[in-house]
Amino acid sequence: MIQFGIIARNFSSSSAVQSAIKNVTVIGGGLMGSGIAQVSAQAGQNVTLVDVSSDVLAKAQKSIGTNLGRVAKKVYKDNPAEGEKFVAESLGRIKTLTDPAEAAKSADLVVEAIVENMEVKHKLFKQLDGVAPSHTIFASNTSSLSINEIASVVNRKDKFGGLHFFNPVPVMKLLEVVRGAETNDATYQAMMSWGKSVGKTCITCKDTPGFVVNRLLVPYICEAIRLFERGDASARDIDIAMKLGAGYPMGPLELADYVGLDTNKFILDGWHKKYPDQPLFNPIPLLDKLVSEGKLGVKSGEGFYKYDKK
Ligand SMILES: CCCCCCCCCCCCCC(=O)CC(=O)SCCNC(=O)CCNC(=O)[C@H](O)C(C)(C)COP(=O)(O)OP(=O)(O)OC[C@H]1O[C@@H](n2cnc3c(N)ncnc32)[C@H](O)[C@@H]1OP(=O)(O)O
Ligand SMILES: NC(=O)C1=CN([C@@H]2O[C@H](COP(=O)(O)OP(=O)(O)OC[C@H]3O[C@@H](n4cnc5c(N)ncnc54)[C@H](O)[C@@H]3O)[C@@H](O)[C@H]2O)C=CC1
Repeated sequence: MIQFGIIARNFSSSSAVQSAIKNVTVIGGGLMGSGIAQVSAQAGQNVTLVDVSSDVLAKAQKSIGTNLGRVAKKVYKDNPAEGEKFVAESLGRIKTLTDPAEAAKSADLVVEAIVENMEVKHKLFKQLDGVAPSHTIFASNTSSLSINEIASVVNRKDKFGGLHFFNPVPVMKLLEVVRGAETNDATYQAMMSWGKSVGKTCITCKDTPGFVVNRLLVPYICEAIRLFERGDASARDIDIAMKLGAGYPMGPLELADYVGLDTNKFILDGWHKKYPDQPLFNPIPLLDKLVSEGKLGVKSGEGFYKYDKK
């Protein structure tokens, strides 16, 4: 029934890996949560996808169906009937709920992908800690917040870590597995095995700002914006330079638009507040201006570039 071997060969640098975790609850059905639910379901996991909004859940199911279709087209290009079966079976493994507490009761692993706000994450994890079975591992997909700080409200700090995926989740092969100060070995090993079982190449990092990728990406994107702001080169030329000169799939300003300029600003402001002496994290007037004008990148139709609104 499970086409896991085929999927793993196509989406991972490792061969099929088994994980003791079978029941995953993904909380937050937006951009990242829907992708995490998709890769979990296509690897054979039972997934409960939770969002406070049933509209978001309906949208997530639709986009997961579309994206599974893209996977099936590639993996089963010579066997469309198998491809359809793969899509239907993967979708069949995802159930949706609007109550996080209910969803946590049967979870081996909870992956949180809700808004990037410490208070909201604290409220959620406090609630889940009271209802999830004692063996359940909690993980956050946060981009920029501290795992230790998120974990500070739960009793199971030894069973808490970071699982940081990349956008678009079904395509990006990396998973950063973040060990908090109190994450125990069993939790860390379980997170690593689970990450591999959903087809990702896992790296390990400590709970430091931005982990590995965003700690490098944030200054890189910031410097690109400052270069453009000073008028040293056009947006197009900055992006062409990094694509053709450094081999990146997207230029830094395209990537800033893709991630969302509001998200970029939110991360930068948070780090500036926390590390005021670090000049790399100083505010960027052009970024502030674009966000205040509602120019948020791809999602709003304009950022450094203009886009067709979907
Ligand atoms: C600005 C101030 C300072 C702050 C800066 C802060 C920045 C960093 C903080 C970010 C915060 C949050 C982000 C985070 O935590 C971490 C991230 O996620 S960073 C972003 C990482 N992602 C990237 O870098 C993306 C780079 N781009 C690409 O890899 C490609 O451009 C992309 C795959 C997005 C699109 O490829 P392209 O060739 O342009 O388009 P196609 O549409 O043809 O797609 C190619 C290929 O992939 C398949 N595909 C695409 N999307 C999906 C999907 N969702 N599901 C399944 N498959 C998908 C598509 O079908 C194509 O397949 P083919 O077989 O090749 O046809
Ligand atoms: N957007 C990106 O490129 C990346 C984002 N992340 C991180 O992933 C997390 C989610 O980001 P996105 O998916 O982009 O956000 P999003 O805005 O697309 O989705 C967040 C979802 O969480 C839901 N939500 C909010 N509070 C909730 C609650 N208490 N219970 C259940 N659902 C709730 C919202 O309704 C929304 O649908 C954030 O922590 C972000 O930093 C990590 C990697 C990449």
